[in-house]
Amino acid sequence: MPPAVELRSVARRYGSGDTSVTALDDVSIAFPPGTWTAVMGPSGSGKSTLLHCAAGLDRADEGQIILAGRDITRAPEHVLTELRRRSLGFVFQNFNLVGALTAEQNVALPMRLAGVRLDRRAVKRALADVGLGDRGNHRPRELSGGQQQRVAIARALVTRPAVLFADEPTGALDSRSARTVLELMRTVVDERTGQDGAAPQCIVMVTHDPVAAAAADAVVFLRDGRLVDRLAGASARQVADRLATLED
Ligand SMILES: Nc1ncnc2c1ncn2[C@@H]1O[C@H](COP(=O)(O)OP(=O)(O)OP(=O)(O)O)[C@@H](O)[C@H]1O
Repeated sequence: MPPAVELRSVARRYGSGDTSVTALDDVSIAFPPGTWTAVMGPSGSGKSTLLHCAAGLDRADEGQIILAGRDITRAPEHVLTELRRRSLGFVFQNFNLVGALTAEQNVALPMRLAGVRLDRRAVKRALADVGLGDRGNHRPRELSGGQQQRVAIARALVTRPAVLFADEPTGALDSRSARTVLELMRTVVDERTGQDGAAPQCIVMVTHDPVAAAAADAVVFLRDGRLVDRLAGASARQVADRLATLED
C-alpha cells in the first residue's frame, strides 16, 4: 500500500541572507496507512514545519510532498484546500471548537464547510465512537477538557480522512484525560482500519510528551531540521532519554 503521506528530500527555509533559518533540511519520511507516528525534537527543531508541509499548509522550497497519492508540492491553493477538507483531519492542543455551537454542530462543521450534504447519522456515530454519544447537545464549556478533545477528534474523523494530523493533542490535558485520548487514537489506527472499505487511517502527531509519543507505533526525532533518529516500540522512558540527548 502506498504511503498516506510522504516527504521526499524536503527542505524549507524561512527568511533570506543572514537571517535565513533552515527549518527542514533534506527530510525524507513516509507515513504508511494504519500507522501512528510521533514527531519529537527540541524546540525549534522543525516539528511544526514538518506537520504543516505534510498537510499542505506550508510549501516546501525543495523536494516533494505526496499526499493521498497526489504530488501536492506545487498544487494551487484551491486544490490544497479541497484536499485538506476531504483527505485530512486536524486536532490541536487547544481543541479549537466553536464555543457557540453544540458538540454535534462542531462535528458537522467540516461537512458544512466542504459543502457536503450533512449526514446526521455520521455525526452521531462519530460522537458515539469517541464515547460522547450522550453529549451531542452540550456546548464546549459544558464539557471537560478531555471531552472537548474527544469532540475535536470526532470532528477530525467524521469525513474519514486518510491522515489525522495532531499537534500536541494531549498538551492541555491532565494525565487521565490524556490517556483516554491516546487510547482513542490507538483505536483509530487499529480497529477502524479498513472500515466501510476505506483505506486504513494514519496519524502523524507532534508532541513534547514522551508518554504520548510512546503510545504511537514509532517516534521520529528532529534536530536542527534534520531527521536524526527513529524508535519503534520504545517506552516513555526510552523516548525521554533519547529526547534529552538531543536537547543537550
Ligand atoms: N514563519 C516563520 N518565519 C520565520 N521562521 C520560522 C517560521 N516558522 C518557523 N520558523 C523557524 O523555523 C525553525 C523551526 O520551527 P518549528 O516551529 O517548525 O519548530 P518546532 O520544533 O515545532 O518548535 P516548538 O517545539 O518550539 O514548537 C525555528 O527556528 C523557527 O524559528
